[in-house]
Amino acid sequence: MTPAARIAAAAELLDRIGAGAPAEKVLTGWARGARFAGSGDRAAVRDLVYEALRCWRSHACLGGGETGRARMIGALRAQGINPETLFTGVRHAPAPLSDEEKAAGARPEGMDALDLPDWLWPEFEVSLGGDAAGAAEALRHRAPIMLRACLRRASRDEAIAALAQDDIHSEAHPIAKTAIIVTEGARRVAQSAAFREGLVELQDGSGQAAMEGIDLSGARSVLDYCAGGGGKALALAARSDAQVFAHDIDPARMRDLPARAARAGAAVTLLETSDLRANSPFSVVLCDAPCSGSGTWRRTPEAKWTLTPERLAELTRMQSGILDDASELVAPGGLLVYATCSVLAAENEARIDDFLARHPEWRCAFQRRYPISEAGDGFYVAHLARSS
Ligand SMILES: C[S@@+](CC[C@H](N)C(=O)[O-])C[C@H]1O[C@@H](n2cnc3c(N)ncnc32)[C@H](O)[C@@H]1O
Repeated sequence: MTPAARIAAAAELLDRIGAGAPAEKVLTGWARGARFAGSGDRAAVRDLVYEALRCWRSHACLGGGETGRARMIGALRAQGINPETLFTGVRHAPAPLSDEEKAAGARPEGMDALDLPDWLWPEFEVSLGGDAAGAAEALRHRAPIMLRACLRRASRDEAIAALAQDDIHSEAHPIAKTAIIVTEGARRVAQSAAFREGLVELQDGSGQAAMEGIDLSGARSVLDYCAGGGGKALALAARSDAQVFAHDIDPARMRDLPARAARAGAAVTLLETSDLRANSPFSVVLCDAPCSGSGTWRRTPEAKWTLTPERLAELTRMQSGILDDASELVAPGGLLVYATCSVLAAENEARIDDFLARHPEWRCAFQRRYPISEAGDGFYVAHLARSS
């Protein structure tokens, strides 16, 4: 496909997404049907669609309309490219711009420029103060591809050398002792020998740093209470000889965890909800709670536009419930670690304040918010210590 044909395809897909179809479903359906599209074309169209989702308002403004076509015109203008050079109507290129389209389009301002829904700005300001605009701006750009070196398999330098064998360029990153940033060849990581042999796992830099910051010295048992795919449980198992358990209310989410643990040379025991009590108390319980994901919206930009105040309130209730339930599993003198990949105070500091107000035998020993950066997603972690 030519660059112009990719733009035409992306414009059509954006119309379907704009009408309410989930982006992943639209992209997968298109890729299945588009026999003429090679893997490079599919990746390029996906990139165009995701960029448009990250910059939904600003590109519509620049393009002078809410259609996929207008958004693609806006995307080109945002890069300083005259859309008329690609909208030629030749072969599979989009039709030439009409006079109205040439005249339409304005410089985005306010929330249009920040690419945030209006209702979220006060939440960003309350949560991030002077960093709010910077965070919104960061969410308009692509996320880095970060790997965690699995130190039970190889050192970070050995993992980097192994990636290079598959022509994947990467560098150590100071955000965590295990962090590797991929600078070229990111799409080849999942097929690389380094990945297959368990030398690296895909894991964001902030999450790695947050797991590295948990004091596991003297811990006999660690529970990842909201384990999902188990990335955090694996990071903890990599740096401790404590027995590591993983649990999720939806056990199907942990289905790949045994294979991932075997690949990384780590031992993780899965627990059903009904087995938690019998195996408690745990020295450390991690709650990587379900959240808005606002710190990761570079990767899942659709979520930025679909979150509602009602859903946010529902999430905060769920987070408080999880903290209450998980706290009962912590041994006296033990640690409850609460984490989210959100930058919103309602899901972070406010949840901790609410918990401490209701549980006087606990204190907050540490908390940190990781910014949306060139190495990591927005992330929050709090260490709650239970009195002995
Ligand atoms: C943010 S994800 C966890 C991501 C995971 N820690 C990782 O590193 O890949 C949150 C998880 O919490 C689970 N969850 C939701 N409600 C829960 C509850 N009440 N108890 C335990 N897990 C819950 C969800 O099924 C989801 O897998």
